[in-house]
Amino acid sequence: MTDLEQKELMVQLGRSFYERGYSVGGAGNLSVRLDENRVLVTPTGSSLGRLKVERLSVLDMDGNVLEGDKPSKESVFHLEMYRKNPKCNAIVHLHCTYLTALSCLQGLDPTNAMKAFTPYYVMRVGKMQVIPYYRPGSPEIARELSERALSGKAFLLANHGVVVTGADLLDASDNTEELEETAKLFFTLQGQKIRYLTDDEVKDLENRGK
Ligand SMILES: O=C(CO)COP(=O)(O)O
Ligand SMILES: [Zn+2]
Repeated sequence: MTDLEQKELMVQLGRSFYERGYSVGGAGNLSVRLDENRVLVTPTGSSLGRLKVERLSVLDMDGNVLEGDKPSKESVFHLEMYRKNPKCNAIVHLHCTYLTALSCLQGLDPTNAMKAFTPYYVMRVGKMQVIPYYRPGSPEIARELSERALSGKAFLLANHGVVVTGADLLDASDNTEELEETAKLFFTLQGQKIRYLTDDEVKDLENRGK
């Protein structure tokens, strides 16, 4: 894809997230790897519903701004994950309602915030590690995500939101939607006896991919 096509796709996905209530106000940020030296990121403070192609930020791998507006304050963690994991080509960070609600619960398993009860959760992300709470934009988030960048695709930021990676922007977006839907089901099922997938069922799905 050309730079322009990536920028247009980012604007389109941002608007789609916004229109469906996945993002509100200026929360959340998106990024995609343009090539081995450059990353496209949403500008800081921007509503995902009103992104403009010409204002999107292009950064080099050291965080220098090559084009566009001042980048997201979370671009430090986005760059860190791209540096660490060559298979990570796009990142979605949202404060979507159900995943953020989950991130506020006490006693989450730090190795996996949601035990699998549907196959697509396993096929798309597998598990969701929990990063302890830090102030948004703080370097500790980047350090914690860097340490885990090779061991998962989705991460819950405690009391904050979610970080989801993918092979490209569409893949990262689809992973995020699947995850938010799973969290919605998790809360819908509160008070009911859930039949979780068995270890064998999970293994069978992991071996098949999506
Ligand atoms: O979600 C956010 C911080 O965690 C939004 O920050 P930015 O507007 O700087 O991208
Ligand atoms: Zn955030």
